[in-house]
Amino acid sequence: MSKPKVYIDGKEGTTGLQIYERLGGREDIELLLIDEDKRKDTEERKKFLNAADLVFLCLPDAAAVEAVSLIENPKTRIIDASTAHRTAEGWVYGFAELLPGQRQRIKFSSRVANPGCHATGFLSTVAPLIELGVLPRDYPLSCYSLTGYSGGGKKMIAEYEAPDRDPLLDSPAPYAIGLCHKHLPEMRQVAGLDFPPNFLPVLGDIYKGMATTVMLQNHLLNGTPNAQDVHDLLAGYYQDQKLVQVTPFGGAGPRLYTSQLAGKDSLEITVSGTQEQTLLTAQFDNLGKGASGAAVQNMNIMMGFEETAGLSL
Ligand SMILES: NC(=O)C1=CN([C@@H]2O[C@H](COP(=O)(O)OP(=O)(O)OC[C@H]3O[C@@H](n4cnc5c(N)ncnc54)[C@H](OP(=O)(O)O)[C@@H]3O)[C@@H](O)[C@H]2O)C=CC1
Ligand SMILES: CC(=O)N[C@@H](CCC(=O)OP(=O)(O)O)C(=O)O
Repeated sequence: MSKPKVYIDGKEGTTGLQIYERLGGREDIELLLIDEDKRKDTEERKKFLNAADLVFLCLPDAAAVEAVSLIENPKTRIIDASTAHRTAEGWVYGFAELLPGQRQRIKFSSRVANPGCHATGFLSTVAPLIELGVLPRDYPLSCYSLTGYSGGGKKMIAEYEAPDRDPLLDSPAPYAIGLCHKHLPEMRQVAGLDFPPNFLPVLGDIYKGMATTVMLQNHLLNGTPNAQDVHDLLAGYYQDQKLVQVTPFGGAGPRLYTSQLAGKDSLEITVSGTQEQTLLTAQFDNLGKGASGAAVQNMNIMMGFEETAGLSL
């Protein structure tokens, strides 16, 4: 039997390279490789996009939309890493562990939108609590999310790694301070919230890693659970998942390091707090469960491979 053909459009970018690294040693797929000098040639890309059984789009939004329009082969399945299709009709949100039936929807879809990195952290704690009926849909949520600079792609990496860089880059920097970050639509839609959260991303002087935190007032939750109750609910929700884990109540140590899960494709949730208040933090790698690791996980599900093949737990 012939192996499924896979093409990475945008393979020379941050996300594309990381997918390539995860697929490089695989013998169960055939990777289609475009000539370096033709990687932005529309006609040549069109040939590859239509020759593949599955394509990863690791491109800026506009180029991802264009790539989809170039695909005429009805058998070509797509995993889009960009923001372009995450709330679009006809696309399945590529976060298998998040909601009942999501893994099956991904398995049978030909159009999968890979989640945004901050949205991954936010949704991993908020969506299950809404699904379980504990968090009201109209809860006034706030979230802050610490991220490594590779989340900004090649341009931001170059800025942070320039020998003569601005000394201000040494210090953590909140951004998207207009409160209109591009992940808000998927955060709201996928969680099923009535209102978008207040969301503040914070850029740090580390290459990769994320820690996304939501804080809850327990008296506003249905059934007024305490922090330990919220922990137990989330631990039960994710108990059979290999790539999403909930640590023992209160976490493994006194600090939550942004780069704790850097280099891994899994995500870890820590729940702590008191009778009155709950702290929820998701730690993961923006290039792992926040992008390329999640994309490869989705490919594995879509093609019927072992879900964690090629991934680092
Ligand atoms: N970095 C991250 O942590 C995450 C990124 N994403 C998303 O993934 C996508 C890619 O991001 P990222 O890898 O960071 O970005 P990069 O800028 O690192 O890479 C984008 C790549 O796309 C190439 N490219 C641009 N336009 C075209 C085109 N028309 N045809 C073919 N190739 C093109 C670029 O070429 P060149 O090398 O010449 O610039 C570059 O290699 C984006 O939509 C981003 O939002 C999603 C989750 C996390
Ligand atoms: C540090 C940084 O700039 N991060 C990016 C998000 C990276 C990501 O999740 O990718 P998408 O662009 O596909 O949503 C940002 O906040 O815009």
